[in-house]
Amino acid sequence: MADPAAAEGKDGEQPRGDAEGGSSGTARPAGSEQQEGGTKRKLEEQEGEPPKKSSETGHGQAVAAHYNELQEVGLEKRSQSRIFYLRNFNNWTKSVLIGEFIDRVRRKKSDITVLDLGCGKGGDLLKWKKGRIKKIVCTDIADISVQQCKQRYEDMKARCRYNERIFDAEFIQADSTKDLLSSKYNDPDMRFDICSCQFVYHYSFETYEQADMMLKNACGNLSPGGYFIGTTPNSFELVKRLEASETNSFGNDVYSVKFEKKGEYPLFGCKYDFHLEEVVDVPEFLVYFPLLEEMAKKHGMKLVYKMTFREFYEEKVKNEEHKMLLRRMQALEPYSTSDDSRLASDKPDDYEHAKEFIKDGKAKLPLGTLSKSEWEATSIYLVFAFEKQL
Ligand SMILES: C[S@@+](CC[C@H](N)C(=O)[O-])C[C@H]1O[C@@H](n2cnc3c(N)ncnc32)[C@H](O)[C@@H]1O
Repeated sequence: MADPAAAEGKDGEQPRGDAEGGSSGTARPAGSEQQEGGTKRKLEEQEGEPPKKSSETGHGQAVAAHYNELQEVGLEKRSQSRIFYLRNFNNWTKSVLIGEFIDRVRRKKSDITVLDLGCGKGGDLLKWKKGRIKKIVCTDIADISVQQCKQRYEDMKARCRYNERIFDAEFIQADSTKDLLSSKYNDPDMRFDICSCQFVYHYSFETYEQADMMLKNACGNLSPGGYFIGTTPNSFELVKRLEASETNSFGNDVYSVKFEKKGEYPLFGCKYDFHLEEVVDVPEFLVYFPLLEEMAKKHGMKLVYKMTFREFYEEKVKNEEHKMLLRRMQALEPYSTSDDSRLASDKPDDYEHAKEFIKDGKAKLPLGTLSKSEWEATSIYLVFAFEKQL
């Protein structure tokens, strides 16, 4: 998606000086309830044209050009962004997911190797450093992003204190929907414990061949017991919102989604334009999750879980450490009734849910929340994890 992740050009876990994290309580905006259903499509393989080289296709080029052009934004500018908390919230979700699967692997072994598929500018490097992994391969279709990711790694390495350990890293520019990554690794026998694919997999659903190639790249070199984890838009949610709209599009002041038409949702190549505040549009493709699950079986993968961002948040926030991380990452906006002028959104309706939550006076202020517009944007997504079978 056009950088929902928030993570393009940011680590998210940057130290913050202030103490007003505001997540003493948390309130989730109403109005974006998610239920699976509605979109039941026939599960059948769709054969497309033989894959073309990435350089021959307009879509791969457009995606690469879009992400190459995205500017790295400094901390100060980022903090003024209308979607500052949304970006941080998405980044928190990735941090918790990555942390969980590092912990799962670490119970079995200490030297952890990772494939970051669609690494972008390296927004997750710090998470891998915190996870004390041994080695990472970072790959992306956008060459400038890969260069920036490499530079970021070099800078991190240069900042390491004496005796501080940092993982080894390898950087590869490739279209993972067309190129076989295993032929590009320094070590042809490379095995990974985790493949992380954050806000990327949906670009592959243009054709069956592309989706399958990305899966092969994600899962083909995983060790038995290894994990394929990621975040991607939830097709049920997208179609539900589309069907509820009177036009071919929906959204709010922060995000918008525009489909070519309503009522027909092919399994592959079901294109929509996604626009997120401050980010140029990139076409994406609907990922029908039950189909991904079936296709993943072919690559020896079994679903560990699939959760909407809302379900993931509600589950993970029960853990004190994750709750503290929400605060440290400023993943929720501190809301109190005293000063509305400092809020990210100037639409009073955007905080109705928070007002409702605190009206009996029992909640501790400030309350951690997201504006309704930001919540509607982030609640499109889901988190998934697959495990490679023995
Ligand atoms: C929203 S960004 C996410 C970046 C990073 N994973 C993160 O969470 O910060 C999507 C990334 O997917 C990459 N991408 C899109 N299509 C790709 C493809 N076919 N092969 C490899 N990377 C691709 C883009 O270049 C972009 O860097």
